[in-house]
Amino acid sequence: MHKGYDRSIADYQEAIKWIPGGVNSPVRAFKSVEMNPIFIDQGIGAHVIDVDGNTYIDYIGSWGPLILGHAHPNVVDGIKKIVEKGTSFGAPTEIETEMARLVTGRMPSVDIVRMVNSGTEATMSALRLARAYTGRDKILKFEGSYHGHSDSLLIKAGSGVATLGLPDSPGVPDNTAQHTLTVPYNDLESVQLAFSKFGTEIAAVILEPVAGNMGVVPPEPGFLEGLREITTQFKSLLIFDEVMTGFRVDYYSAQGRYGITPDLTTMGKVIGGGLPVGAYGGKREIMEQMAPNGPVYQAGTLSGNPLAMTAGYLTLTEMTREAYNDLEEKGAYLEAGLRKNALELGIPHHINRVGSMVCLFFTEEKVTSYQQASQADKGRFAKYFRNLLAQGIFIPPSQFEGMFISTAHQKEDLDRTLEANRRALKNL
Ligand SMILES: Cc1ncc(COP(=O)(O)O)c(C=O)c1O
Ligand SMILES: N[C@H](C=O)CCC(=O)O
Repeated sequence: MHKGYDRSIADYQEAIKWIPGGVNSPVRAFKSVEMNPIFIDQGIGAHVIDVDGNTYIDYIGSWGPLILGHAHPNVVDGIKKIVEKGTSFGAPTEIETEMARLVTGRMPSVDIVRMVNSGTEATMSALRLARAYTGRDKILKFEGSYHGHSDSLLIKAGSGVATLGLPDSPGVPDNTAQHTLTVPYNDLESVQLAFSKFGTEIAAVILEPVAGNMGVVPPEPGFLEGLREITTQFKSLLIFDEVMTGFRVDYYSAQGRYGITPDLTTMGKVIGGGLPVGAYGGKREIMEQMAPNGPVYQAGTLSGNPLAMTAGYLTLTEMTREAYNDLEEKGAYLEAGLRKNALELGIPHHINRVGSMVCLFFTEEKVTSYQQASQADKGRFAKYFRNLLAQGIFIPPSQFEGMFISTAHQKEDLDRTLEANRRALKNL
């Protein structure tokens, strides 16, 4: 029995006095699902408990990092041990090298890697490097993709920007925005066209190899291969933004799953095990342009701090090949159940899934781009979200975000989710 939201409502009233919109990242405010956000007190495995004492099966997982679920004992123990020795030194530590060795061993295209503190920093730095390396200014990104909130990348972005229906953000100077070209995801013809006009000016194409910020949208067969060919032909760099997909969709990330070798890769989320992190890496020859070896500058007071490195290292070592097989099975089970319910109840729907990233769109059309994702019935989604929450199921509060399954989710959690999903669909 749900205990209501009284304390969350009171907490939000207090928060909005001191924090813009009451939240430190916009989608958390639950605006598009038209309700008060819930305030979380604790996470245990696949579950979170809110301040009113309601327990939820959690499919947000802190927006992807918590692939082992909340407060995994090995990660918690590791952090406790390391914190006793100090939190950050501003000098190299051995764990940074161990982490770099581990990450490069499992990111097929990455020879060397630099740690930063967020995915936003990772993509911003990778773009600066690509521009410096090629001597070109323009970049090409895809509509509805989100690569963090740096100026060049906040153009036709997905995630919270799409959720709130914002146009391109005020505050991004025109002379920055003019260097960002945008085309629809999965549309190679538009990429060709952009290259036929601006090919020699484009420093890089940046993309989520599985788009996860317009709901979940997998690459169509041939799309990633086509991008690799075009960028090679025009001597532009191909940047895979694996902040979300990295160590999430496969033991060897999306680039391993699809067998494509980008020039640069950005990472975040899972590699921090729930602590703030980002990273970028790639071909040695390109990465050696970074200071102190080369002239391209990027730095960070807390970059590579031992807490994030330890949490990330312990998370990645738990994520064996078997763990990814387990996630694949759980994902397939959930997908099949969601589809069965929607079909039996005659609800127009489309489900996209890659591994443990799943999205139920309230549209009958196949979703391969932001344009199609945005046709989904957002009002219906909001009603569905509120109904699921009242039944103790916590999914992302937006049609433009995907659900994340963790190794902590058990079959019983998935079954309870499917029963709740059936009731929510019936009540639409
Ligand atoms: C694909 C992708 N790139 C970049 C980012 C930015 O990462 P962060 O929120 O850590 O700055 C995110 C998520 O926010 C993301 O999903
Ligand atoms: N979709 C975003 C990142 O992946 C969600 C995180 C946020 O905006 O708080």
